[in-house]
Amino acid sequence: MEKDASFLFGGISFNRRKFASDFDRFKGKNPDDLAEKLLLIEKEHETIDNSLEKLEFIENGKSEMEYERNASVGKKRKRKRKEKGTVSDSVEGFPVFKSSKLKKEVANEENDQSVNELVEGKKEYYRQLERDIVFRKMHNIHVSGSNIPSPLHSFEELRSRYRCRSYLLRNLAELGFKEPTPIQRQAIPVLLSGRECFASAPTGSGKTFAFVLPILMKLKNTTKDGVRAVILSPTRELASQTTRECRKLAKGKKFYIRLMTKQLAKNGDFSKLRCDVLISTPLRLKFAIRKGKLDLSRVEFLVLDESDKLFEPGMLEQVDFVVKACTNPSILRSLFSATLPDIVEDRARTIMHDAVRVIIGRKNSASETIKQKLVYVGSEEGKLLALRQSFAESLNPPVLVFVQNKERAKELYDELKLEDIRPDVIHSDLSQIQRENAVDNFRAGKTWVLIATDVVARGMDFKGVNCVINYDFPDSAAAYIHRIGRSGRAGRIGEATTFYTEADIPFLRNIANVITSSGGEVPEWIKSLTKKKWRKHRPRRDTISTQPDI
Ligand SMILES: Nc1ncnc2c1ncn2[C@@H]1O[C@H](COP(=O)(O)OP(=O)(O)OP(=O)(O)O)[C@@H](O)[C@H]1O
Repeated sequence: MEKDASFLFGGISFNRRKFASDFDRFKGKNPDDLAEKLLLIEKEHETIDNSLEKLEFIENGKSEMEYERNASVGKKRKRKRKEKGTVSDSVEGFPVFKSSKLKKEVANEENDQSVNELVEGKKEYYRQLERDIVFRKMHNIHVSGSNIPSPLHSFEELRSRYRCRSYLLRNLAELGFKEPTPIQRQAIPVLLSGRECFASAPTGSGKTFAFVLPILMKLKNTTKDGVRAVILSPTRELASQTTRECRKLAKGKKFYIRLMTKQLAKNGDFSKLRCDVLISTPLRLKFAIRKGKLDLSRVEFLVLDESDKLFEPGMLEQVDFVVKACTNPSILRSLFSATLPDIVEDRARTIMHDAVRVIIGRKNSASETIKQKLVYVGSEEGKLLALRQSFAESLNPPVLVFVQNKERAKELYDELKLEDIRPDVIHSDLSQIQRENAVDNFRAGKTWVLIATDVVARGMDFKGVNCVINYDFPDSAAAYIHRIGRSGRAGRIGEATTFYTEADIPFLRNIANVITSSGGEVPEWIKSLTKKKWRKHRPRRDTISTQPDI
């Protein structure tokens, strides 16, 4: 059969990029066999691509019919362009099929076995892609980017696929982790494959180990090379918690994992101090870099945890300073948060290379294990009554009560300190040691009700918080998601009650959207409120006090 190989490909869009790596191997094969086989694979591939496209379409809230319409318009357009000659020949630029000289060479060299291997390899590749799609769908994992590594089916797979050391698997087992959470299933292979990553997954879904585990795996052993991994957290409490988690996972292995304390930032000489992983708030890190005793030029991993918070105006400048100080050209950067606004993604894209985007569930939504409730309290006075009544009816500690600022935290604490509810308070006016004590006592169950500002709204993992009360309405939908996310963690059930007054009504709709998108119910009248463009909602509120004004 003497056919021109390029004729065989007429009308078929051959995806050169996908086959680029194998191109050299095609030389010297029987062109007819090769062409037919590739044609088959390409068709299979097209089917997979179409299914993927359809899936994405439907996930974006569009109907199947809309997809079909869109696809047929696309095809018509393509046909027209082809008739006009504006569509390139399907194999244009493939000299192996175009040049008769090369064709001769191809025809001369026969190696059917390797052609078959190649074909089988490609088929298996697409079968794997299909399996990955199904598996991701099962775990609500959405990805975008090129060549995304397969998700993890188990922690054990880390050993076979990435030669994970036994101590890490042992530590995971000791922590009681039976299988990876969805974010861990996808973000860990992405980072281990040397890809940058921005990831969003609900509160309490195991994001911390999704970046700590690959860091420890990649660092392998401690060295005297200086800091090799930096994790930035927006608050000291979270930095301290992440340090502890990191040490737990590294147990049994000699790594130098350090928390940047005030003392260390002031007096630490990192040229003499061993440090593999450094965890810090941006401000302290910037201060230490400025002192000239901390060199970040060998940092291989930079994690921006709670990245949307780190990108807010107050911190952005310090984060930028740290990012610039990490000058290693092969650095891997990753961003994690439960809320990832588009603007943060856009900004992240400008600094990241070929990053993979991993979203678990719906972006910017609350954990579905939290039962959410909105309670109208009329006025500021009504709040205190409602809170006392709620405690009287059923106090199910530990309970976290969020207020708008430190002044109000102090006021509410003064009101409640003598009551039989073991209250405590945490805000930024307390000393470091007082803040640590407040967190530790709440964790240990010594205090039952912790009155807090947003300093503990993000990332803090107080196991078993049964209820979060938003005494003051949160200042943004993101703040709401993070605050209530202190309960209902790691698959547990939690409760969240949000008080609202007349002043908060214009902002109710935004919270209602979060509630409905995580499966909760809100009254119709709230849903019909007009959506408000929400900056920061921090109204001036009356003092919290039951003492009569003198
Ligand atoms: N694979 C796992 N199996 C069971 N529990 C896990 C697993 N991974 C992490 N956890 C536990 O889940 C809890 C929440 O994890 P983590 O604090 O990392 O959540 P997060 O997603 O970072 O939340 P946030 O958005 O609030 O910061 C922790 O107590 C952690 O120990």
